[in-house]
Amino acid sequence: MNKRYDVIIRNGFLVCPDGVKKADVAVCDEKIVEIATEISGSAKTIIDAAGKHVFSGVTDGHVHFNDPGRTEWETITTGSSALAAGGGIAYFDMPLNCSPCTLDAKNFKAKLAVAQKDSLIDYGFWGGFTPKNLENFEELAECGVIGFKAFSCFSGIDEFERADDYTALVGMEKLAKLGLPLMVHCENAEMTRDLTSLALANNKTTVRDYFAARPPITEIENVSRMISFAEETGCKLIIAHISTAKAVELVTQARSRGVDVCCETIGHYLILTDDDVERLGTVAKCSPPIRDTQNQVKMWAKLLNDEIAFISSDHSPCDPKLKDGEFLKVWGGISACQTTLPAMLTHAYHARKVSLEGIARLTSQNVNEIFRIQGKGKIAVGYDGDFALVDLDKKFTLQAEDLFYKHKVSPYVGDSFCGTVTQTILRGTTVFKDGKIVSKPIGKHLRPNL
Ligand SMILES: NC(=O)N[C@H]1NC(=O)NC1=O
Ligand SMILES: [Zn+2]
Ligand SMILES: [Zn+2]
Repeated sequence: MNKRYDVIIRNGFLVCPDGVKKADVAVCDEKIVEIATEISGSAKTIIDAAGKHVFSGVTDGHVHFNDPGRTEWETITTGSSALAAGGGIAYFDMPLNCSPCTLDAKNFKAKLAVAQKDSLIDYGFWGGFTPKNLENFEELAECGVIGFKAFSCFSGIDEFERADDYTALVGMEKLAKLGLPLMVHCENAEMTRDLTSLALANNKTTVRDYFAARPPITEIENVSRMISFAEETGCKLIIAHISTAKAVELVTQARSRGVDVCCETIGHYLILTDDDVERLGTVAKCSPPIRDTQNQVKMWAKLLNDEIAFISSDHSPCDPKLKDGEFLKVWGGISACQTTLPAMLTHAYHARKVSLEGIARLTSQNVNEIFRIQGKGKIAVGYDGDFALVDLDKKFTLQAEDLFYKHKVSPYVGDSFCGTVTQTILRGTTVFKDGKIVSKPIGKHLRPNL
């Protein structure tokens, strides 16, 4: 019997959960149906992946695509295209900086309508967790949010209020019942607010003044506070973009006594240092700020020791005009969703010998498992036919014009990478190939399987 498939990818090195295998993989009706050393039979599409490594594609758990409402910063079209160009097959969009923020079912549906029309790749949505919408958590859960997002400090967006301790506690009790996780941007509100006001009052607005206004203790204190609330309520807690090794240690200690907490970090905390930010300027401003080399060395050790659950981009772009000014005053947020996988191949695989399956776990498998997205996140029979084809040894220097972002800015422009994404395939359909977006928007909404 000559079997007929939709797609066969031949001769690639498949990055599977249990290691790298030279094998063929076949897709029918959007799902992986066979993995074998040599698949006989024919297919509508045959892809020769000789010399390439085949990943399950990036699921970016943390992006701000700003659509609808702040489309002059980024859009679902440009953001999802950029992700696809970096090997992305799915993302979870934050409840801010779109406008209106995703604080109720009505606004969720408005964003869903844009994504259904425009998203090149699959998507899930975070619901907002603020003092103003505690009553809406149930309706957001029914809409299918993958989790909720709170800020302990000022979020940068007036209409997305920070969660005070009362809100954090009561909201976590609700989420524990709903069975959905809370991700918190952990920086102590009073410390960051008062240190920032004092700096401004004294006209101290340089990059170093900014670092001094958000020292490591602001994160460490708030991580410890949020862990106490999670321990008390039983709410599943995810620390957003953790930046200090000491805070990671707190998460690890809490996990070892049974608290359901884990942490995400972002490429820039592993790749850039405070000195780089000083050199690069406001393009590399984010909060929490990028820390010193000593901390970064410890962060890598934590990563290698499996103490960090996943790596996202926290892609948080803005109109470039908002980056023009004194460091302390300009928008905090870095554009990075296109480069996560090449950056990890360069800095984790080539430079530090992190295994390829380890990189696949950090950028795909763990994210889908934590958020209970069924059928995504690994190359295995029954899973979606999602793939990123990568030439591991192909170097490139990032040029602004390579970026698919609305605004062609990134702290990594001019940097060299080793590891090039040559093709991205979503449920059997090629969406990106050789530098170009080649499909219409075909993204589907992902809901958690509760
Ligand atoms: N509102 C928003 O996107 N904030 C993000 N930017 C940043 O640098 N850190 C964040 O949490
Ligand atoms: Zn944040
Ligand atoms: Zn963010």
